[in-house]
Amino acid sequence: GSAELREKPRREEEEDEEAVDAMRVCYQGFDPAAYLQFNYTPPRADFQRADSIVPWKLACLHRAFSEGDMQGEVLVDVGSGPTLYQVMSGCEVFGRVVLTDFLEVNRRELQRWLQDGSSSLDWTPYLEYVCQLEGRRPSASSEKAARLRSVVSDVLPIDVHRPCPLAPGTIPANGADCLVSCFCLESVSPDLAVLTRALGHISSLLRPGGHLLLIGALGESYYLGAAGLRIPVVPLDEAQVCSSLKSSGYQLLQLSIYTLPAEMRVGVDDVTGVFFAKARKP
Ligand SMILES: C[S@@+](CC[C@H](N)C(=O)[O-])C[C@H]1O[C@@H](n2cnc3c(N)ncnc32)[C@H](O)[C@@H]1O
Ligand SMILES: O=S(=O)(c1ccc2c(c1)CN[C@@H](CF)C2)N1CCSCC1
Repeated sequence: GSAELREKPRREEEEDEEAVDAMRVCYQGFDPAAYLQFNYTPPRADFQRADSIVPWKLACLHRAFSEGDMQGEVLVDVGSGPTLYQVMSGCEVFGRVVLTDFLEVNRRELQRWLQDGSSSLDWTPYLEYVCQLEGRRPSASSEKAARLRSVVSDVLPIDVHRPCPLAPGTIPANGADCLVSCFCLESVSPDLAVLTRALGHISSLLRPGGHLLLIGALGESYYLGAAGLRIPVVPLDEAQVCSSLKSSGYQLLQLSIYTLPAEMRVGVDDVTGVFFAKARKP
């Protein structure tokens, strides 16, 4: 109704901007190596445990990219951080992958792996697991690494709080064919309203008919972005994820929820679950 359309009073907009600036300051202390250690090594990344979060998430991504409804050339990963698992399935489907992050320290970590394979974390177990999901021998992981290096065309700066999160001219004018974004929006927004606004901003990067794969934390209020650096997170529940996507104009195609077993609650955050959403921009 007209009430929603009325401009927010100056005060609220100013408050949003101050809170968004505070989040940007928070991220100046982010430590990629610590982040990878906290989240991407056992017990959270335990390929031997069937109920570990890794198999679940990689299987969600594999399935989403192999349902045959994804056409196109360009896949953009929003808020890549220092991680690559989120594009290990998509890189087989799209001819051009664009990685993005707000911090130069993360972009540098990705560029290091792309250039000479060195990284704070050995991604081989992830590459091998995704190869198995694709019915390939685990030793095809070096082929997959080569494929990934060949399709990643850029590692770009991004800010989801800007109406145009990427610099103009970096991706095709009518938008990417697919967006993937993992643990970004809820971890960089001061509240749900700003998160939903950011979701609208990244939607402008996606062509009509394109797909969004959104992965995120449920019930999380903070995480350690470095030793001793608590970064505030918007605690989400399933209903809020659905309403944020709906109010941003997406058609929700699929929503899967993973509840973290107690032993994976290791003190680096207070996350209770993870959601996987596949949505389409009409
Ligand atoms: C929790 S990490 C997620 C990293 C990775 N996608 C993953 O799945 O683990 C959040 C990422 O968002 C980035 N970030 C912080 N502020 C941002 C902003 N305003 N716009 C886009 N990304 C931002 C951080 O640098 C960080 O890499
Ligand atoms: O789902 S995870 O356990 C995971 C992975 C990343 C994060 C969290 C959880 C929760 N805190 C987030 C802060 F933004 C970051 N996971 C770690 C192993 S590989 C697949 C993803």
